[in-house]
Formats: sequence, structure tokens, C-alpha cells
Amino acid sequence: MSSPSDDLRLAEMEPEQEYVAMLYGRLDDLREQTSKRLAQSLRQTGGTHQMRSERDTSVAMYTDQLAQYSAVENGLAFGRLDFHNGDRFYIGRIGLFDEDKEYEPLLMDWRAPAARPFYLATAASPDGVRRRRHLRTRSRKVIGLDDEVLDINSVEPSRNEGLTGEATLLAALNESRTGQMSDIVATIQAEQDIIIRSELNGVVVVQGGPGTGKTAVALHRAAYLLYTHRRQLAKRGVLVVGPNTTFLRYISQVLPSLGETGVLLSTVGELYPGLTATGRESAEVAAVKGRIQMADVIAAAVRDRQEAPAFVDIRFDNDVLRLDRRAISDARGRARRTRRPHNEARRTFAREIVSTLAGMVASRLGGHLLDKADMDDIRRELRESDEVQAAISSLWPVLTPFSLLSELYANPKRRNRAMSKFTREERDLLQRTTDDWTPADVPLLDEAAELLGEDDTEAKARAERQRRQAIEYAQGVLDILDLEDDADPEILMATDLMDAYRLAERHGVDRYETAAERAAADRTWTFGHIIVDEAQELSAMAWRTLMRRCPSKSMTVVGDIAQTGDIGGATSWDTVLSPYVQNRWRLTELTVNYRTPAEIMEVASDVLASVDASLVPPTSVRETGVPPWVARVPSFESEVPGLISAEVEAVGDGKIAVIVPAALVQPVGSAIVSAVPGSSMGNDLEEAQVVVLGVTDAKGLEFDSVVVVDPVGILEESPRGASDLYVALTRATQRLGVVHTGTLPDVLSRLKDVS
Ligand SMILES: Nc1ncnc2c1ncn2[C@@H]1O[C@H](COP(=O)(O)OP(=O)(O)OP(=O)(O)O)[C@@H](O)[C@H]1O
Repeated sequence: MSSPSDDLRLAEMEPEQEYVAMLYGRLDDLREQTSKRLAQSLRQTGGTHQMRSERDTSVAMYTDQLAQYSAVENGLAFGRLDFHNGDRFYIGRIGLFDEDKEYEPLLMDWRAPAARPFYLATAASPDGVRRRRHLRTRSRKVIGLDDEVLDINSVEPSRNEGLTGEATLLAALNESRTGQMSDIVATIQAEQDIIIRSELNGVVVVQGGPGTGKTAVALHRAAYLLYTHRRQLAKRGVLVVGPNTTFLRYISQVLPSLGETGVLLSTVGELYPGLTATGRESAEVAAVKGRIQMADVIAAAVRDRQEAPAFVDIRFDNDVLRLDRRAISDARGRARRTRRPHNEARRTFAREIVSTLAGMVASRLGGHLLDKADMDDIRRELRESDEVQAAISSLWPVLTPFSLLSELYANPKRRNRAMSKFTREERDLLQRTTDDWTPADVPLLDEAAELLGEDDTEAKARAERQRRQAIEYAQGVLDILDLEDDADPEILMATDLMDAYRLAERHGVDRYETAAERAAADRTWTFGHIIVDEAQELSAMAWRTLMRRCPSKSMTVVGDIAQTGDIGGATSWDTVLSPYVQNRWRLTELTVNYRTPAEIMEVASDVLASVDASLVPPTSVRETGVPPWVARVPSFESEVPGLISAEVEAVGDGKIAVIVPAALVQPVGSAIVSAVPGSSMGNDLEEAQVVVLGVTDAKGLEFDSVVVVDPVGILEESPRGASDLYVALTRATQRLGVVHTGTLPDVLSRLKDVS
């Protein structure tokens, strides 16, 4: 591929600047038009419920549009395709059209089918493209351009054969990190594009080593799917699941920068509306809670609360009624046979118990003397008796997912009964008496919520009372109107009033909500598509929860089996997915590492081989010429701060992560924070220049420089220690340092050569 000389390039920049300025002019026009429409909609007040609802929809639509126009401001246009037939397209973040020329395209949305050659055309297979141009812009100014002439005869041999827009790509990869992930829309590579645009249906697994762009691909796929299947997906929404909130914050700007705001980003621990599960527990406890057998445990725990003791005595009308085990078991059997969730089946249980007790009362009173009305009275009195209610509640209590789990965790006897297939040690691991809910509790709470259902008897009765009141009120108003002979029947109908009342009552507040907002508040919401990032970390119970949220099984699953750190995490995609979709999932692979330079990958590859000799590391797309460094120190607390200060000098304004075993976050972190300005133990990646993190919190992130402290500690702190060390080493985009005491572990022996 050839590139024009610098002079020629400068001459080419002027017309490009003019065109880009014209595009921004068009964007400004659209902004102005939309602002006016929004203002107009906001001025509309009153009207019927339907008019207000239409107004809210317009307000939401114009607000979204304005947000989209602001979001695409940076790098609005980034490419141009020149075809052999003379056609020329500009490619950008959104589509822009010329209203005066029959909506001729001025800028093609990168997701449109016609933009595809920008990512896929090669010299060998040019697809009619003569030249591909990458435009680099800053604040509406064109600051550079890179051309590729797709002519098989003019291709120069390149180390990185097969890269699209190599110069622009390498420039992007060498930029300092900001603590926020950027989009890659201008430089998506062919192997990534194929995954991004693969069809909506079914489960696509994207397996790839560190830095191969899995997260980037997943997010661009979300944007692509929303563009291509807008009608289908806007209604049910798209969910992106990430491993922790630091990671979600790190990726949170990517979709807005692609003009998409309606996607729900969540960890599994945040999927239970109203609960913030921030409790901490050991990896072993989380692993037990994540096992698929816990679904049976929850079911058994629910059954265990449907009790049938030898007898229950109930005082009623100066008498004692005895319910024996047989009567209780019969009622329980009937209730269970309804196959309804526990709290709903309770109605059947209560009815059966009341009916049995009514039979006893009747026979004591002399049943033959009683007619149907007498029996109804007896049943009503029994139902209203506090003693009877208390007995029913003790035998079949109303349960919430929280009360069920709290009792299971706190009560060893209940655990013994529900966890018969678990060892004593495993049962004991779940012992807990506080309500400090953890992320691993969330799939269990979700499972419990499914099995318990809601007892909506009260809610239904309340709704019915309200409906009757509304009808009476509406009828009253109509009667008054009827008195006026010339009242226009069109003005007000009783049903209008009733509808308005009920709708206002049901919705509380009239407000337009996006699918993502509604989904976040509704545990039973099902999504049109789910994207799971760092999917290897999910437990079997977490998968069960997610699968329930996506009955269509339209999913993108992104991860790297070699990076699995969680004990309950995945060791094969088939094991994870086949229980839900059998063999109907497609494996795609990414093979090029865009993040980690070759010098660092050499070191990391030895660690990967120790995880599993058959795993192949991804190939680095670039070298930096900077070998990783290693330092042996007498004590971490005293020496690491000095080494980090030197690293700060080396990276300029770049970001540094100090990755340590969990036990060292506090001591080493404090030492660094007090000695190195701009450092933090927290997760404020944007603010701090240096962050001190455990490996779990570093998952999915990247930094200009990474200093791994105490590799032996990382290897030893978990059964998946080698995977953790591999993750830690591969977070760097430029520089790597390793600090140790004692001897360097064998898997890092390559570092000895550079020390
Ligand atoms: N086509 C591309 N153009 C520019 N940058 C890219 C491209 N693909 C990936 N990158 C960059 O490479 C880095 C790694 O990408 P990403 O975080 O998506 O990788 P990953 O496979 O999820 O990594 P890991 O499994 O280690 O978390 C990011 O900075 C991303 O922006």
C-alpha cells in the first residue's frame, strides 16, 4: 500500500477541511432544528392523557437526538472511500443527508451496509474500492490523513499484513490512556468487523486473548445491532453485563460516543432492582453459591418452609381444633399440585386448611343442622381468626427472597436439609447472620423470587376497590352532565374519567422511560439481546439468571477462558452454554493483540503456557522497543514508592497501575499514596495517575504502564493464580515492571535476562 508524499498530503487536507466543516455545519443545523422542536413540545401543556403521552414521547425523542448530536461531535467524520467507478463516500459516526438535494447522503453511518468496504476491502479483494482514506480530526479540524491505495501491484510487504488503516491504527494504539475506554470506530479490523456485524439471532461466543479488542467489539456490536434492528431492540433493550462497576465506568463512554444511549450496563450483582449488593465474601463462599446445584438448594429451602408437624392446635370459639399431620399434608399436597409459586399457592393451602377446620367445627355443632349460609359464616369466621391466620402462617409463611435466604444462611438445620448433596464444610461456608448481600447472592435471590412469586391478594383487592371508586366517581360526574341538556357527550365520558384515573394511579407519574430505564427497575424484564463481557468469570447460577432474562437466547458472549480467575468461573464455553442452547452456539476468535506490545507478551506467554500448554497467545500488533524491567527489593512498602515515582517520570502524562495481591493493596497502597502525588487506592481511573489494584479489579482495564508487585503472592493467592498473573501482565500498553522479594518464580524467568 502506498502513501502520498507529505506535500501532496497537505494539499489534500484543505478540501477535506472544507468538506468536514460543511458536515459540522449540517450537524449544527440539525441541533438547532431539534432544539426548537423540543422547546415547542415542552411548551405544550394539558390536554388528554393521550396528548400528554405523545408530548412526553416527543420530548424524550428530541432529548435523545440532541444527546446523540452532542455525542458524535468528536471525530464526526473519519473516513472516505473512493471507488473505481468515481463514487465517493464519507464515513462517520452517524448518517447525514442533504435535505435540499433529495436527501443525498453527505455522511454515511459506519454501520450502514454500504460502509462495510471501509473495514473489509483489501488490496487482494478491493470490492470496487480504489482508495481508503482515514481522516484524523481534532475539534472540527482535520489534522491528518492516511491513504491506502488498494492496488495489489503497489502493496509493500508489511510486518502486519492484513491490517486495515495501519498508520491510523498504530497512532491510536500509541496514544496515552485516559482512564476511559475510547471507541475504535475509525479503525475496526476485518476480523472484528465480521463479529460486530454477525446476525442477531443465536449465541455468538467471542473468544480471544488479552487486548484482542473483545470489549471494544462487544460494544460496537451493541451499537450495530441497535442501528440494524432498531425496531426490534429499542422495545426490549440491550443489556451489557460487565465484571465490576469500575469496569463499567471505564467502558461507559463508548456507546454514547457512538450515539447510543439506550443500553443498560450492569454487573450481575446489580440485576436485582432495589438491591445494592456490595458485601464482600471469600472466593470459596462465592464459588459454592455459584454452583448450579444451588438452584435445587433454593427449591428445597422453599419446600422446607412448607411445614407439616405432627399436629397444630388452634383455639377457636372457646374450643381447640387440632390439625394433624395428615390434614396439613393433604392441604400442602393440593397447594403444591397447583404448581404455582409458593406465595401464590398459599391461597390454595389456606383455603384447604380453612375448609378442614370448618368441617371440624360443623361436626361439633352437629353438621346436619347447618345450611350453606351457616357454613359460609363459619368459614368466614375461621378466615378472620387471628389464631387460624397465625397457624397458616407458621405452616406456609409468606416469604420474600430475602427472608428465605437470610433464614437459610443463619440456620444450620435448614441448610442441612436443603444442602444434602453438599459437604459439611460447604454448608458451613454459607453460615451468615447479617444481611450484607453480596454479588453472589443475587442469582440466588433471583432464583428464590422465581419460586416464591408474589402474594398479590392484597394488591388485587386494593386495585378492585380503587376501580369501583373510580367508576362511581365517573358515574357521578356523568350524571351531573346528563342534567345539562346541551352537554356535549364528546366532552367527557365516564370511561375517559375512569381510564385517566386508573392510568394515573397505575403509573404514579406520567413519565416517558427508555427500555433501559424500565428494564433496570423490573426484575422480570426480558431483553432483546444480552452482551456478556469477561464472561469467563460468571458462575453457573449467574448464567441461569441471565438466560432467564433473554428467552430468545440472542446473546454475544465475550471472554477468554485462559483469563478465568474466579473459582466458580468457566473452563469451557460448551460447559457453560450447552445446558441452555445445546450445541447451537457459534465460536468466533480474535487473534491479534492490539494492547500489549510484543516485548511484554513474550513474558506473559510463559505464564500462559503454565496455565495450559495448548493455549496460544494472541500476536502483538506492535513493538515498543522498551523491554520489561524487574527489580528485587528487600521490602515492598519501603521500595515500591520510589520505583513508582521513577515510572511516573517515564510515562509522562500516561496512566500507571500497580497490581498487587489482595493482601498488599492496603500496605503497599498506603505507602504509595503517601509518597507519590496523584496516586490512589480507589478506582478513580480518570482522576488518579497511579492506581493500586488487586487483580480482580484490574480485569478488562488497561494502562500505559503496569507494575506487578509480588508475583509469587499473586500466584499463591488463588487456585487460578497463574491466570491472574497473566491478566496482570497483559494490562500494559507501553511498559511493564515486576517487583519481587526472594526469588523470581520460574514462569517469569525470561525477565532475568533483562534485569
Ligand atoms: N481495531 C482497533 N482499533 C484501535 N484500537 C483497538 C482496536 N481493537 C482493539 N483496540 C484497542 O485495544 C485495547 C484492548 O481492547 P479491549 O479492551 O477491547 O480488549 P479485550 O480483548 O477485551 O482485552 P482483555 O481480555 O485483556 O480485557 C483497547 O485500548 C482498544 O481500544
